Amino acid sequence: MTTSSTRFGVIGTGRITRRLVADLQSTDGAVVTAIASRSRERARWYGDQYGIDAAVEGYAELLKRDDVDAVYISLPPSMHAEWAIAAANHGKHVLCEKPLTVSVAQTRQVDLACQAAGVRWLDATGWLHHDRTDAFATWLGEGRFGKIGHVSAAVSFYQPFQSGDHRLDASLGGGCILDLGWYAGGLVRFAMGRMPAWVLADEVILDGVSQRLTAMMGFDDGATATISCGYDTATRKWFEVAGTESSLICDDFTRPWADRPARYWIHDAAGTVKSESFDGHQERNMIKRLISDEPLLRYQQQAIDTQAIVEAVQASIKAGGTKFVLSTMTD
Ligand SMILES: NC(=O)C1=CN([C@@H]2O[C@H](COP(=O)(O)OP(=O)(O)OC[C@H]3O[C@@H](n4cnc5c(N)ncnc54)[C@H](OP(=O)(O)O)[C@@H]3O)[C@@H](O)[C@H]2O)C=CC1
Ligand SMILES: O=C1CO[C@H](CO)[C@@H](O)[C@@H]1O
Repeated sequence: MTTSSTRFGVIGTGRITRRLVADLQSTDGAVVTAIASRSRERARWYGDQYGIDAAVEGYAELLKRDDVDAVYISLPPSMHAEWAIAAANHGKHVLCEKPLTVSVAQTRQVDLACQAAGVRWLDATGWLHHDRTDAFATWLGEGRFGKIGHVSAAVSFYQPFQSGDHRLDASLGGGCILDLGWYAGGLVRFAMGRMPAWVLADEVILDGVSQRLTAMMGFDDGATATISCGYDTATRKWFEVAGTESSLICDDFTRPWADRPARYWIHDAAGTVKSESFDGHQERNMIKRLISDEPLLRYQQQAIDTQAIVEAVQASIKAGGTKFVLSTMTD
């Protein structure tokens, strides 16, 4: 991308912003030069807290700045596409929080806008960038599991939300399907290396948004997958890959538990259990990747496909919990 430090402008001052600003500031080759909020006071407060020089009122103002090469967007999901596209149109590289957008059509528009502007983009799905995930990808590539027959993933946490949380507002892209289904559906796509042929899903709605999601998926070769997500059970972030030769279990794939190294357990057909653990910092890896010259296509395709899986889940639910065949998807 550049030989000197990449200067990030941050759009939004929410909960996740705190962590990502610290990650940006502690990544070699990245600096944070500006932060924008709807409110000048909040931007100023935030800038003072985190040592960011420019505090800007209004997201559009930040995009006009010459001291910003790339943006980190941490807004509610329904606003991601608008600001990612605007950033691209101003020639800024884009790191956008997950879910990338709220539809496949919007995601394609983001991708096209970035391509047209010649800027790089990634969604901020940190687990994809952990050293552990690189090892998992190698094992998948080597066929270490034999033929994969089933993948399952579960991501949940127990509310309460703070009042006004975007997760409880459908118009802001709230609900657990986009929020947590993004992780579980993305994991299935990553482990299988291809898209499911069909998806069958159901949800529990409370306060106007999905509180719980259960979905089954099928692949052309007969393999299956299940995902379970929700705001009504305590924290889960596990997945299992079951193959003819071995299975792999990971109990913290979205983010390693705070006090433990990232790990996996592999069980082979003879009943041997092997555990492996990994160092590394997924967000710093992600940021380094964005500001490098490394091709990003496989991460971008993963995001586009994840968005399509989430949309297929929504389509199945809309059709009364019947099988949605992905080849009928129009976008
Ligand atoms: N990668 C990860 O591990 C995580 C990712 N996320 C993702 O990050 C994004 C933001 O989540 P989170 O930080 O929890 O969100 P918050 O609700 O805490 O913050 C969102 C920010 O967006 C701005 N905003 C603009 N318009 C609105 C609006 N109408 N309602 C609410 N906020 C608005 C606000 O900043 P201001 O008023 O200053 O303009 C607000 O602080 C989501 O897409 C979420 O899925 C969240 C947590 C973890
Ligand atoms: O991405 C995220 C990380 O996980 C949280 C749950 O623990 C989500 O709500 C959040 O949006």
